[in-house]
Amino acid sequence: GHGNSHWSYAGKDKAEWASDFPHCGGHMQSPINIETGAALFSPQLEPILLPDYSLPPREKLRLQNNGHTVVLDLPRNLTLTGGGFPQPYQAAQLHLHWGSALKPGSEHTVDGHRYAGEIHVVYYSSHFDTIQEAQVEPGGLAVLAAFLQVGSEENEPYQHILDHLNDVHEEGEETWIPAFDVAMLLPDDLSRYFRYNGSLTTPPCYQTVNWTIFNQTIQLSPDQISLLEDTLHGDEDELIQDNFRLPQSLQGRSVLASFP
Ligand SMILES: NS(=O)(=O)c1c(F)c(F)c(SCCc2ccc(C(=O)O)cc2)c(F)c1NC1CCCCCCC1
Ligand SMILES: [Zn+2]
Repeated sequence: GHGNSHWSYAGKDKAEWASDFPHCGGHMQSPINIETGAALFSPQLEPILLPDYSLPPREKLRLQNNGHTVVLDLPRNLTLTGGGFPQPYQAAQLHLHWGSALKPGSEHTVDGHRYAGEIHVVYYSSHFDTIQEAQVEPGGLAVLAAFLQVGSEENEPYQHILDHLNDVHEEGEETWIPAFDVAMLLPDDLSRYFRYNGSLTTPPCYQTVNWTIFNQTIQLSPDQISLLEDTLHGDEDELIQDNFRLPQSLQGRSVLASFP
């Protein structure tokens, strides 16, 4: 786990976390509410490039329940470029945030709207050898985020993960799943996104994350969303639900948009 004191989403207001993890009380925290009308159009924000994400299916990827979310470890040779980044980033892991039957659970909101869920693909700057070194340096981390919405169609790429949730329903459990093209978990349109500087949305809340939030959303079927909400257990065998942090104030930061 992280740090010696245990945190939970129950104490999700800043005061709780900040007492044990000082960065959580900082001025560049995530998530935020994105006010689309206030976003600044920045033409230098080129499309995100995810070259060669297809992996041989004989390769296995580790899926784990860390008590707060489900995490898929990614090969570090998957690279993130374009996007106006000063240097390439290497993949580390992806994980999800979700709500519960009655409530949506995205971390970021758009004009006050909370979506059913949110995927985060976490990368670290190629200037560093490990994510541990990168995560404490400004710009050391980049997270690609996309909103999950309830739609009518089943989302096949997401089944690669959802098919294995039962194997990791207890905290600490892990399983190995056949590798697949994880770029399929992100929207088709990687040219339209919001960009701002923020933090990890979990303790230790390091303020080292370059956030990219795609404008195009991802549709999952109601059954797929329900499976995510009703399968994973964390502390004291409680269901992991509503694993999102409340929006943090911008404190003078600007949100940029790659589109007008
Ligand atoms: N939205 S986010 O990216 O801030 C994020 C969350 F909101 C998260 F909630 C999480 S999971 C909670 C943090 C955690 C707990 C246990 C372990 C472990 O036992 O290995 C690892 C991590 C989580 F893992 C992440 N992402 C991680 C943050 C941990 C440190 C940086 C490494 C990868 C990104
Ligand atoms: Zn996250």
